Amino acid sequence: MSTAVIGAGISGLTAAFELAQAGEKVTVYEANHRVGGSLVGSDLGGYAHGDVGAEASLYARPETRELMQQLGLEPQYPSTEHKSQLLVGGQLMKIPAGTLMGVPGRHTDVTGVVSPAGVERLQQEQLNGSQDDPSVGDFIAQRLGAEVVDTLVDPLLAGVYAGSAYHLSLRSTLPALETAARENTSVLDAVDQILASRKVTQGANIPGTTARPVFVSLDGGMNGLARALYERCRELGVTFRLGEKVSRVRAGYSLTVSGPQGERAEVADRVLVATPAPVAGQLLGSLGEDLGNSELAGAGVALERVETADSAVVTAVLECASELTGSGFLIPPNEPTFIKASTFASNKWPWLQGRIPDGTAVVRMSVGRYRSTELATHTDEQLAQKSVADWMSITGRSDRVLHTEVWRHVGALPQYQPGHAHMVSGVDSVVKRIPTLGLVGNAFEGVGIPACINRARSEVQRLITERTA
Ligand SMILES: CC1=C(CCC(=O)O)c2cc3nc(cc4[nH]c(cc5[nH]c(cc1n2)c(C)c5CCC(=O)O)c(CCC(=O)O)c4C)C(CCC(=O)O)=C3C
Repeated sequence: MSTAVIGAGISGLTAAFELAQAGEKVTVYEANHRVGGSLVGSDLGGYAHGDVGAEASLYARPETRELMQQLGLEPQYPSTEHKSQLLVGGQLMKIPAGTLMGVPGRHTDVTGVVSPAGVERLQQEQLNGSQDDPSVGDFIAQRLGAEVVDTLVDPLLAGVYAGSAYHLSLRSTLPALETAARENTSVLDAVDQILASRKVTQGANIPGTTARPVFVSLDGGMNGLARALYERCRELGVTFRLGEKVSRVRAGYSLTVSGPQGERAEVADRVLVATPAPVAGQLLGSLGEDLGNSELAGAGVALERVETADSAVVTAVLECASELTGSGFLIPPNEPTFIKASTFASNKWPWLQGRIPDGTAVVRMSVGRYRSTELATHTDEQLAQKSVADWMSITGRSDRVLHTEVWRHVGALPQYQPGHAHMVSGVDSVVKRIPTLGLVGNAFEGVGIPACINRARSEVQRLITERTA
């Protein structure tokens, strides 16, 4: 039985790997001329091979670690010496420890970051009736005041979704607080309990240390995970068609593929869609129409409506006049800066520090979030130049720039808006009734790498089980 996988990001690569391991015949179509999607490597001007795309995966979830182990890749952990910061009123400060995605459990944990008036407001939590899937921003602002949202919750959420708290669903992005919304109970109490229970349940430690890492990566960067998957897939006989875009899927299945030689039709027994949600929506929509399956056509329309955020990462190699401290910073939307976040990659990752010359540093700066216009109005050169100037002014430094490069992540992060979970369960109930159609990616069960791996594995499992059933 042959499977066409459409899209070669982490989701499509994982799915192809799982299918090939089960002995299935697989062809992967990828519109770009490279595999990896958001996982992008670069030689950083010859200084070191590293990431210009996603640069870490969560450690707490097992999927990324398991896949690394399966592929024989050795995990790398962040430095425990450097901490993340937050820009408040033009000043960099430590991110308060006792919060859940910026939502505090106790007012004393955010004093100094939130103004005295803001602290007073959050002590007077206002219960506001039962709510069904509000936005995080609306819900927390009503309960604890808008300042907590603007200063803490919004930048931390943006550090995951490149989105705005006022457009992201509480159910999908902060499910631990959903009960407090539905049952109209205290958020402060809920956060306090969650954080207290976390302190007791200690997870696995980095070998030889007592700290539990937040992130995991690879020597050479997270892009190495995509490269290793690609190589293993090829060894297992998977065919890759790079630079070939699937524009339509018809019953049968017949795929309309456009590549350098023009348009042609290809056939497959199964189709697994692994593209960003809006593209998946077009493909499922056209298939639904062809099959006369109006529910599938409707699922396609729903997926086409998923909004995504564009952002760019500017990566710079600097010659440091003095020591750089910290692992990076996040910036609330109301701060008048050009960049929205920065990661001090060589401080965060000992493997990278060990590969660049003494006295240099690798720094990443993010530009653009949901609904922002900087990417459309600036060339790469302008993005790099303005970002570096802004970074120097925020940090008060004047390091010499040895190299910069810009990677644009167009439509990379889907926005889990209010109603998202409901939409996904509707789409899934339609797709999962078709035993030869799979749907994977970052729009369904989480945006991170572990969630993408998990979704890809479970969809492949369903397809294989349904064949033998
Ligand atoms: C797009 C994007 C930006 C740019 C943002 C923009 O400019 O808009 C960014 C920046 C940053 N993100 C940062 C910190 C964190 N990011 C996290 C988690 C995640 N980020 C993601 C993406 C992004 N990250 C994703 C897809 C996840 C979820 C992983 C999963 O769910 O599988 C978590 C774990 C949260 C948890 O505990 O769940 C932390 C602590 C810091 C601080 C400094 C540092 O330490 O580098 C910075 C500059």
